[in-house]
Amino acid sequence: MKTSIATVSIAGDLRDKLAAISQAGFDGIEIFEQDFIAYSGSPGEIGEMVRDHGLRIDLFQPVRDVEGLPEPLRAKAFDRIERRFDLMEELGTDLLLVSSSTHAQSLGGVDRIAADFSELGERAAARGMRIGYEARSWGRFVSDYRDAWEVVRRANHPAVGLILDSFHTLAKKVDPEGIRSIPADKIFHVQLSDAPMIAMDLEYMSRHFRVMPGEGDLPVLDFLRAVAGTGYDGVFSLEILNDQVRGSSARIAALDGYRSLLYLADELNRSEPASKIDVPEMPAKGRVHGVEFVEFSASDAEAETLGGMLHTLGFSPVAQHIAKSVTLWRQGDINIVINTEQEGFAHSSYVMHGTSVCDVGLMVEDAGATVERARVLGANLFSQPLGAGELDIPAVRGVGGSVLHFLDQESELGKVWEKEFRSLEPDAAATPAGLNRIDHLAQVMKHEEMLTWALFYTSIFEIEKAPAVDVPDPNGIVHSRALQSTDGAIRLTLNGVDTHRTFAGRFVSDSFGSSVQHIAFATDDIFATARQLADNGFESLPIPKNYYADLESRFSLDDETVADLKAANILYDEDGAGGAYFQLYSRPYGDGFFFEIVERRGGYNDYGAPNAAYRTAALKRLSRPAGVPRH
Ligand SMILES: O=C(O)c1ccc(O)c(O)c1
Ligand SMILES: [Mg+2]
Repeated sequence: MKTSIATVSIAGDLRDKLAAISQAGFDGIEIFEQDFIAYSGSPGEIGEMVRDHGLRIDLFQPVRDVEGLPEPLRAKAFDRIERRFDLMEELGTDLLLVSSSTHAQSLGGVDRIAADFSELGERAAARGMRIGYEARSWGRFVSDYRDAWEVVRRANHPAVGLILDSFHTLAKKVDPEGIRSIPADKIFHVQLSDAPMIAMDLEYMSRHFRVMPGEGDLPVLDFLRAVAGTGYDGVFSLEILNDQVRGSSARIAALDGYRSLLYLADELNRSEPASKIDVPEMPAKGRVHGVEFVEFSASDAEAETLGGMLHTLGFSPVAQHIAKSVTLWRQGDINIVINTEQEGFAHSSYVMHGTSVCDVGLMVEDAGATVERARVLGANLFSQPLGAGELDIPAVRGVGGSVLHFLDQESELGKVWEKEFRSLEPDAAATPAGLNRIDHLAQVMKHEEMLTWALFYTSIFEIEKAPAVDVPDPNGIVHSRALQSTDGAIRLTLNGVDTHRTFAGRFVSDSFGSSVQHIAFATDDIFATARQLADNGFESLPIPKNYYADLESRFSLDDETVADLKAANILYDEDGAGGAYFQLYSRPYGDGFFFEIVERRGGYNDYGAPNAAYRTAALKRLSRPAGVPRH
């Protein structure tokens, strides 16, 4: 696959962009006029700099408002194109993108526009150049690739072809299937991007909210499938106009872009065996069977406090690592590991983030295949020296520098607890409270990192994005999006923060970027669990009475149920389709970490977003005042 990316897609000055693009593995770029104008070097120097980075210039863009104009505007527009050709000659590129006009004085008329392109084709050919016509979705007369193709067909000039841009087709809900009837040699270039499903003016969305393929909600794979169906084997380029991406790291945006292209092409090859786009081989996405363990790093003193909290939750210390200060706490199928080593990764994570989750172990179908797929898609592999008797468990770096380990039942990795741990005497056993598995993990990150991590998870695992929700906090908004497998075996919620004033934002800031802010455990009987927790001395998060008065008005619950919910500080939600959700929270701990206990009934598949504002306010009331250091 010939890969390319528009320079406008990422942050920095032209030199920064080129370095990031070339490092990420792209073959070429589209030079955007603004990047070109803003740079101090001559066009010849820019061309040289691009080639020095091992990159091609696939295209120069955009030129707008060219076609369908009356004289003297027409002559002036054509002259503008000739000046672009001068520039392109010096830069060393031969393809110019003309995007469909929005000019108030454009006259339209498919034959007039086609005649303009015939003449532009003559001019281009005379200079050894080519012109590609792109339908912008808000173009005045041409706003759909089918109309742009009719123009190109009628222009009937070898130097005039079509440029397809997935945004303009898919955001406007135009069926991409018609692309299959366009001859491949008339498709000069293909631009890919995705976008979120938000009702918004298309021009505004196009210029500010595009995202990498796979990061949004558009059927980019269907678009690519149709393009590949023509036999097109030219450049696939990313054109991502996005304010947030332009304001964040060039290196990460380029890596995300490259990952999204490989992922998309791999998906295409798997779903359409006839089309073999040339991309690196990678194992298929694998199923995740669940979270096998969550590991905290802590000091000895804080391990006591955390252990005390786990004890009230009904967990018992069941095993000790054969060689390290690492204790395994268990209840049902839940494994919580507390690591108090004085060296190694967990310790450095403790030094950086304080007591926090440093490592998550996922039970997958095939751990070796999972880490290999992650590697091909650009994940950072993680390893540290093994002690005697320790298993070599494949791992990658995850959110906030934490580690993600992969285990499976096919190899000896599934026996990690027997191999690396020694059972402890049950004298410190707690009374279990019916917590049987991890329902979900909530990870927080800066808002601008959310797309990166959503793409990370969805490209490696069989995991789907749930619709995004904005969760109100007394001091701002938290952008939340759940990722979950269809069977619910793995559920992660990603929470993006813009400000440190929100409860989640303060956690990111105070913990210096720790990722897991809460762990939700599942029970089959929330009321029995609540009773046992109370007996164990667990302190639940107090919920105001007003919440329960509102609950009665929203749902048809009987008085007794509402009284039971209220007595136990349990929050409640329904999905309108017979599903119900019960949530019980711990008080905040440390930098704002907390536990949640949930019960899902009747196929409820969400996360109680309507309750999030209330539990956040309650957590905030009980947390350490802002700005008070942890030590
Ligand atoms: O917003 C625009 O005008 C614009 C310009 C060039 C493109 O390739 C495009 O997709 C949009
Ligand atoms: Mg475009």
